[in-house]
Amino acid sequence: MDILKVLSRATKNKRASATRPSKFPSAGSTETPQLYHDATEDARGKKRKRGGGKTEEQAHDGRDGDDGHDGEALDFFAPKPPKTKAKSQRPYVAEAAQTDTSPPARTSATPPELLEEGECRRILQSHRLKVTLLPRTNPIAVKAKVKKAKKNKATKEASTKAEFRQIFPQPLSSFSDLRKTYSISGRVAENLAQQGYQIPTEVQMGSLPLLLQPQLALGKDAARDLATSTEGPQINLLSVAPTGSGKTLAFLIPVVNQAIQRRRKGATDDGHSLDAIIVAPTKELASQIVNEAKKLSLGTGIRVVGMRKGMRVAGTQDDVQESDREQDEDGNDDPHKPGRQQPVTKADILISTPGLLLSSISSREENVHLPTVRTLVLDEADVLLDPLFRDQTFGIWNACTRPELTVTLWSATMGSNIENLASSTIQSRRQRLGLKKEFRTVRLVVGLKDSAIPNITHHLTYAATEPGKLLALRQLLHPTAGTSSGNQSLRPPFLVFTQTIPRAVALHSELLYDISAQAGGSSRIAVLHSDLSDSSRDSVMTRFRNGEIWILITTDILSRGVDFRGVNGVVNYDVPNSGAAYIHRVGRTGRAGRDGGVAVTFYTKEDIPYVKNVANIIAASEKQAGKPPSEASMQKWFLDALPNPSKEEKKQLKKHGVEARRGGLSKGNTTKDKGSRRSKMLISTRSGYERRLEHNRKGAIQGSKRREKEEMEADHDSGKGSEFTGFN
Ligand SMILES: Nc1ncnc2c1ncn2[C@@H]1O[C@H](COP(=O)(O)OP(=O)(O)OP(=O)(O)O)[C@@H](O)[C@H]1O
Repeated sequence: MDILKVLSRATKNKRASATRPSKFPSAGSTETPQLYHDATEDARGKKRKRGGGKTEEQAHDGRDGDDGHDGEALDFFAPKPPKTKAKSQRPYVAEAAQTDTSPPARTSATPPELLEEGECRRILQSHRLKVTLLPRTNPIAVKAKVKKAKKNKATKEASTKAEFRQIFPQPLSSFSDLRKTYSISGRVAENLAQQGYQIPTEVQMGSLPLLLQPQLALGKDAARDLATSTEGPQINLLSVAPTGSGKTLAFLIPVVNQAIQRRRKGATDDGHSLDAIIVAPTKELASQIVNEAKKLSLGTGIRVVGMRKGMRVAGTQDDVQESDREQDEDGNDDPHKPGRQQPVTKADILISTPGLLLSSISSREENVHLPTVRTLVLDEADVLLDPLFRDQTFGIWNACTRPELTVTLWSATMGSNIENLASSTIQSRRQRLGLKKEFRTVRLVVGLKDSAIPNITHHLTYAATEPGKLLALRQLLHPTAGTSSGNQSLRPPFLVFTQTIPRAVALHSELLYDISAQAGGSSRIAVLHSDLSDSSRDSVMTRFRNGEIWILITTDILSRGVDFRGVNGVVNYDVPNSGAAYIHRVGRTGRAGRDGGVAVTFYTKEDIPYVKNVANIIAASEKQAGKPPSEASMQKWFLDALPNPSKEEKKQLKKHGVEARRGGLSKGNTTKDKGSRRSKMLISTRSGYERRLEHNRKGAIQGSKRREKEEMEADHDSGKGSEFTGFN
């Protein structure tokens, strides 16, 4: 069924459909997951082509074959092939599954094949990767010292460079090198091959060698001053890479590989001891990471656990033994058995939101320490270190008492304040624990820092008023309902972001009957926010991933990290609270290098003071994409005309959103402040359909009253009403 035909049955505007882009993220094909793959000579002197020289079929999705997690890439518009046929269409996967395609690991006797430094430098630059070794001392102090001591600009730059040293580590050119050069577990290499990963994305190119074998990646000279743990030299990493660029895999591969190595060495009797903690800000993101980690560690014996309410974490060795006792006595570890305390959960890798984990480890009589944890991963680190989550994150960080803890921080946006906070926390932890050894911190930046992905199209649309936004959204929903302005169209599935939960709920009710019954009606549109129960949230997520829901209205809860691979577009129904929020929201489309994603942002008169941030980000993204200034949607005159919000305004916006929109719900016709600026910003809680029905009903009542009155008047005029008809 072609949803566009169904959605636009009432209208036939060919012009509008002609403006639709021919490629969509939901079409599922992309030549390469890399965003910056400028033509360059590769290490062996061959030209590297976009797609890595793979055949068209193999290049599908940047991977080869089945991804294993949510089935095939979402294509809502193609007829679904029968299951057996789908299998036969992917012979490559079947083969990969049957045979161990992973090359043998390098033995210590074989020297690794490494690139010359000049070659590394060229490849890193052509992929816009910048790697910096951060100073040993607190970076804030270094910056202050440099600023104070050197007046001369050139010397100032020179001393900054000496402290923040740019380095050129080995890049990862293909996933097969993970085994050949960096000796990762054969099982992990197989799992990667089965999921079809072949060409690493930029963040994987830059971070994997550094995290797997820093000494090899940096070369002996540069690695000389790295501190060494029992596992060899280690580093902490701050990684800033675009949305949808594969950061999850970049932090999971080293974590899973490290846990396997520890199990091999038999650190505990049954091999399970908490080795790594991954923290993510939302439940949805945490459970997505659990899925990815489980796929990667399939068949390795590694236990990946997603934190749940009431779960007790095995921290100390005593906990591990207690857990063994509990399980032995009962013969099983049923946590739901009445009258018994939750058993201590044993895991190699634990994935959690900060609140859940902290409440678990601080609810015991004594705070639990987690001395076995060797790696702490903070995904969406800038949010986790934001005041909202900061105390919880530091609580977990402090509970990881192992001296040789390595920390990796990941996000598409990381301001220098967050970077400084992370670096100074690493430094102060070292001093607090009196550690002599120090793991250096490396910063990896992919592309332009804090910018939106260049492979999507942005539209900043002036809708003047709230009703104007609703009208504009309906225009997107019914793309062929033509307008004289050659309006853009948005093909489902897409996400709609609002500022608050009440507004998301209200917008959902408003649009509930906008999709025709033939196309699935109200079941195609859903709302997801944090006031819903966990099971409702899970169900909406699953139905959206399966393609049953086409339009998902939500709040910023889904703006970070969540990977819906085939999302064609994002609508910012309400202007985002910050530049970072914009980058993350629009990053839900155009994942893994897919072209054709569209991001539409509506703004009203009330938003004008705040849209400059968004406009600047769009301008930078278009510049990165190589759009000539004449074709850019953000023209200079427009950017100049927009007011610059003050620091205080930005702070308030980030905290509370646009003031006038904070309420969110219209209480019908009886709002006290009817006609006020605030009431004009409200969304009705009833659907357009229900309001039309109500309107018709009122009209009918009024009409019938009018007719009755007219008849009475007519009777009165004709003298009919005064005729005496007798006492009976
Ligand atoms: N090397 C690769 N080749 C092809 N696809 C990849 C590769 N690495 C990751 N992907 C896919 O890219 C998508 C996005 O990955 P991921 O969710 O890790 O992005 P991210 O960088 O964490 O994004 P965000 O900043 O939004 O959290 C996923 O569907 C993942 O399977």
